[in-house]
Amino acid sequence: MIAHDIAAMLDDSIQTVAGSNTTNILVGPIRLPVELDGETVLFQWYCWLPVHDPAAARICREQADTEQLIGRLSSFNLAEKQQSSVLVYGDFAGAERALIRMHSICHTGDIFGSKRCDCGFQLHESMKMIVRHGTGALCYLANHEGRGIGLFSKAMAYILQEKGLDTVEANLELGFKDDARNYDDAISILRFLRQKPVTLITNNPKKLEALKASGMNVEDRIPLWGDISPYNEKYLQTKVARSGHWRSGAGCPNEDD
Ligand SMILES: Nc1nc2c(ncn2[C@@H]2O[C@H](COP(=O)(O)OP(=O)(O)OP(=O)(O)O)[C@@H](O)[C@H]2O)c(=O)[nH]1
Repeated sequence: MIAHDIAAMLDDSIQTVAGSNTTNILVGPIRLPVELDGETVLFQWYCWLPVHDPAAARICREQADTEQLIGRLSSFNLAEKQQSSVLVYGDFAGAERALIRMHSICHTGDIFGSKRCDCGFQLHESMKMIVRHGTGALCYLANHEGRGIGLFSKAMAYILQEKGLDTVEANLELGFKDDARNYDDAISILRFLRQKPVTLITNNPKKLEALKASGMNVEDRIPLWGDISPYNEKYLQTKVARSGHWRSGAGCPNEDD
């Protein structure tokens, strides 16, 4: 258990958000000053914890007592599990127009700046787009590594790609789906934070379909291509030729190259 006065400090910042199949415990907003293009930009940051077990989810919903919830968390070794989060900019609940990005984690591209993909570029560019627009949210989806196959499997997929397989073939030959990502929890959080329409930053039709299928009010889509180099050319061409990513927008790769 934790002390009553400590729980009281967190009480206003913790809530439960019902999802389609889970309950999510949401913490935030937390002020997050971020270095972006030589300036410090203030985002509001939230993190969520999905509770998949139906009985535990019901307890969270029905007895959403902060003291009890937090008191149990230290026994769960949460560092061993991935938790996703969302960076919010501006008046996300109230503004008429807002941009959103569902960004799938890429340890190599986002953290190390690997040029084998365009993930690091897309992460930073979409944050800048949201700030330039004035309002928006970027979900950083931590259970999406390697399009949902995990980091270790992505490492094996990279080895197969060096032997000539493309991104899709490598995932399939390792016994995975080409794309195993699920957006449900992130959509629940976004819908909790904003009911008004959103514009999605993506080249991926499956992301748009997932949002629309959930009933989310998506009014538009903005493409985001760029940072093409000899290191990621084949990866980007494969996205268009095999994964069905839209071939439109500035910087889009030519699949015939
Ligand atoms: N399996 C696999 N995953 C990769 C590879 N390179 C990057 N990724 C992962 O791919 C995910 C990003 O997916 P992409 O298909 O590049 O782009 P997207 O998110 O579907 O579409 P956009 O919204 O347009 O960015 C991240 O989770 C990366 O970790 C790779 O070579 N193999």
